[in-house]
Amino acid sequence: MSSPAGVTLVPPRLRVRTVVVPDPGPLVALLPETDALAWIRGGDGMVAWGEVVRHKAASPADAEEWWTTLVASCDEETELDGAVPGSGLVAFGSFVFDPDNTSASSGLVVPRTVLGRRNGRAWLTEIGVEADEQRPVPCATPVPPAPEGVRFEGGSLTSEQWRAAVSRAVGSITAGQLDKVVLARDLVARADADLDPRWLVGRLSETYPRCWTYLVDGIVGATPEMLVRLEAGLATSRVLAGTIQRTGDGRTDLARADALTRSSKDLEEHEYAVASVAAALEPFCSALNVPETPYVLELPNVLHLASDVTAAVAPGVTSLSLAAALHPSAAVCGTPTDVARGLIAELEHLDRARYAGPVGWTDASGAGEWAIALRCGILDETDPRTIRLFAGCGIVAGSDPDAEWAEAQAKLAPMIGALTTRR
Ligand SMILES: C=C(O[C@@H]1C=C(C(=O)O)C=C[C@H]1O)C(=O)O
Repeated sequence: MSSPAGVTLVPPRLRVRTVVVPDPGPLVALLPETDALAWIRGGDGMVAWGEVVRHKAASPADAEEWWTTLVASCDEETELDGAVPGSGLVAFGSFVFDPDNTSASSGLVVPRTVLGRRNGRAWLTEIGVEADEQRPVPCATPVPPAPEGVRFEGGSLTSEQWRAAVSRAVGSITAGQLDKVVLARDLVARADADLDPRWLVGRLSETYPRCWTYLVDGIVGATPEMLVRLEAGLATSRVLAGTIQRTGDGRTDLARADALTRSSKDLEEHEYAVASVAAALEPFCSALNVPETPYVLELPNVLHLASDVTAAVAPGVTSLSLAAALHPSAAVCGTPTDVARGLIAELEHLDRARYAGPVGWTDASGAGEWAIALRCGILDETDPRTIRLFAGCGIVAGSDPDAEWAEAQAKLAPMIGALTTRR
């Protein structure tokens, strides 16, 4: 992101035009080679490209301020009747996990062209258009090449070092310093030629249709965890914590799902995550619904304990302000937050950058979706043949280092699969 952190450039006055379009078919097929942005779930979502303006943000709260000013000076025309979240002026964004422990930066980008589809309605938004400008209608691009010769190199810590870090975290927990901490590890993948993120978006969105597949400024992944989605005054947060790997055998997986719902270690881990989300949402809402017991979310690689927390929020509250309040939840940081953040910085030996930070979009009304950037990789800006993958696990008193290593490996599977599948 190009301007210094926290610097608020005076936003330009933008003309925004939205038209209704026929069903565009698979959204991924429309992504161009450069400046592509994507947000896809179950085939619906948005693909976008070009760049009208961007803001390098110090935090989601700072991004919110800049966005509000931009929205206030924008001329919008739309053919859509009724509010369709994501149509019209939209910004995609991605934020670092911990601004105090990273060399990476956060920001919002406003694309030139957005193609969206939701519940059978498709639209095309053009941003920054002159009154009489006609842009070419987007059409399918050639299928991007599969990565060649991908090999995996070690991450920041060896497996022994990472397991030792987990043991130290368990020690701090049993010593009473904190209740839960999430420790992540990384894995570097290198291909023979530049990686095309469109290939990864295609594979991830096809294999993980229940997840949110995203591509924003070189971070690409398919996350199952929604930090906050805000639409028509209703906020929803999908909280995940407590995980078990799938085996591929239906009966065994059913037994594993059952065991997960009774595992006191996983239920405890889950409880911390739900409590942190409920506490962060509370000040913004008039009604809050926190499910008493989690359900099991089934993904192709893992089973998660999941809770969908919902809240009716006060008028004027935006998705970015909620994301600012919710991040970092105990699903990716720990409890208490500050102690966990400190322990992460001490034990991980890893720059998480935008992994585990909010990723998503906001529209001009403040509606939006901010997921947690999990099951992802960050393309190396200086060497596009290289991508760094990340995965982490919640550590509580009952955690076992070997089991946590295996769990993190299972969470790396979506990206490893996307990098190594030939079609
Ligand atoms: C930290 C990650 O996942 C988080 C940790 C989980 C757990 O420890 O059970 C489950 C889902 C996520 O909240 C990750 O995928 O990298």
